[in-house]
Amino acid sequence: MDVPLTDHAGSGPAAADSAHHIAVKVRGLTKRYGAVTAVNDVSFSIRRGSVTGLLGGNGAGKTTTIAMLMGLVLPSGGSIEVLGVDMLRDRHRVLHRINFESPYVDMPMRLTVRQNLTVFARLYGLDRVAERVADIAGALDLIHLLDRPCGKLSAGQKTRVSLAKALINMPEVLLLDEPTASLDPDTADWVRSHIEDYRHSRDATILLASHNMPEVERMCDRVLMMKAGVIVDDGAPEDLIARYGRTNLEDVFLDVARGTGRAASLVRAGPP
Ligand SMILES: Nc1ncnc2c1ncn2[C@@H]1O[C@H](COP(=O)(O)OP(=O)(O)OP(=O)(O)O)[C@@H](O)[C@H]1O
Repeated sequence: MDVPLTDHAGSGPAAADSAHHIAVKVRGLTKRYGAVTAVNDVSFSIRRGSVTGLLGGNGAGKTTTIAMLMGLVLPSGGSIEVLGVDMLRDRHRVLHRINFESPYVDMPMRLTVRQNLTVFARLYGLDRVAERVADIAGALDLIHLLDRPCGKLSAGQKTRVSLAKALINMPEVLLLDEPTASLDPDTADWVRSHIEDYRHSRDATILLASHNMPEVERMCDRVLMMKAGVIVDDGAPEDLIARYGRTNLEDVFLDVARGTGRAASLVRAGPP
């Protein structure tokens, strides 16, 4: 390896930051499903107020990582701290400050958009629930859909409702799994702008899994590249592009996925 990897375990310059500046700290995170190791000894820290992209091919372990961060999947090993709280021991202390969006998690189909958002607002213990539901529906252009059952929405409309659910509690840490999947280019662009505005207005920390490379280049300060359950590279999009001698992140992604170009010498071969 001729260029050292950025330290995603946090023992480099990031470790000099006080814990206060770190929103998410993951150490040795592992998930095994029988013979399949979906996530293999992964360590990284995420700075408060940043947007971090989680990239990797199908089956790389992105969704499993996000599901473990949220407490939806129990790790086989390792530790997760979110906003300074041990998620495996005390997650009830911090869940109200986190939220997530995933196309893989459906909302109850028979409930209307309003009923779904109301249930989630109550689960988060929000005050003035009707007002909050109206606000978020207005912000995400859902007012005309409020009384429709979620099961009768188009894929793109469901994605916007999921995002409304993800923002209902104004989370400090937002985990997004392919937030613009199934959106038309115009709506996707609009949703990205909404997420960026939200990030800036609340100084929110965002972890974004995406297969859309222009989206990641536009939105992310930093990218973690996963392959076969391992983080194989880590850096700002422009630094990765320069390091791999490419002109865009899509070509970097292809090099990493195929082990071609500079990836042949730059990425870690896999777990030790
Ligand atoms: N519940 C499960 N039982 C068994 N294997 C699983 C389970 N969930 C995920 N896996 C396996 O773990 C690996 C990682 O899956 P994961 O969904 O995290 O990948 P991903 O990076 O999100 O992929 P994609 O881009 O396709 O969504 C895959 O090999 C997958 O088949």
